Amino acid sequence: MGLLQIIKEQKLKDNSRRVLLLGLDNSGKTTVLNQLLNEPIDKIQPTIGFQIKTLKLSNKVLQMWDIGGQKTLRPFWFNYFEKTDYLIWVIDILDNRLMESLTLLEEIVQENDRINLQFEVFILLNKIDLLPKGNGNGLNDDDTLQKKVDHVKMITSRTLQMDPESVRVIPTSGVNGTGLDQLITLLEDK
Ligand SMILES: Nc1nc2c(ncn2[C@@H]2O[C@H](COP(=O)(O)OP(=O)(O)OP(=O)(O)O)[C@@H](O)[C@H]2O)c(=O)[nH]1
Ligand SMILES: [Mg+2]
Repeated sequence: MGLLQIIKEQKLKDNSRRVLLLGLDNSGKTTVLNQLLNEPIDKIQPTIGFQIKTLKLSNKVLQMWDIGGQKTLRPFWFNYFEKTDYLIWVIDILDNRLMESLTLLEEIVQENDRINLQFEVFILLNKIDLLPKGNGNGLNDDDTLQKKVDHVKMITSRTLQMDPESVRVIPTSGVNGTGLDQLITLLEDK
């Protein structure tokens, strides 16, 4: 490795941030991660344990910790919190376990406050490509999606005692990449 390359690598290291990808099983965490890394998304199995991958942004390097979301694995989530800079909480927009997901998020944010960690939270409303097209009620897809986003913002702001406008909810699709540019921009800005 040349000197310039070493300096470059060191600089990137200094800008390293730790990201936790968490959420219920099947919400799409690994798919979103692979999509961000331009890796195949067609043969993904449920994550047993965790995996770490590196995502290079324009101004920082993210160590992405992708943690399995199955019920039996959730007691271990708390082991991963230390030194986390960002929490990306992934929700399957069509999953009827929304309240289960948001209750877990609330517990995590409370624990974050209790142990005085200060990670930023981003909520992905994932799988928006699966929303039914045109529902015959005069609502178009965007109205339906906006309603879901507002609903999650409302519940989250209430349970986390935050101003709804400061709750960051990003509609995404891990399958076609929708919304992931917005996520990257937010991560670069923060
Ligand atoms: N249509 C659609 N399917 C998705 C999307 N994201 C993930 N999936 C599918 O949802 C299933 C679960 O995806 P995973 O990425 O394994 O979910 P996970 O959150 O990592 O699950 P665990 O590792 O068990 O916690 C897979 O069949 C994916 O193809 C999406 O945005 N749209
Ligand atoms: Mg996974």
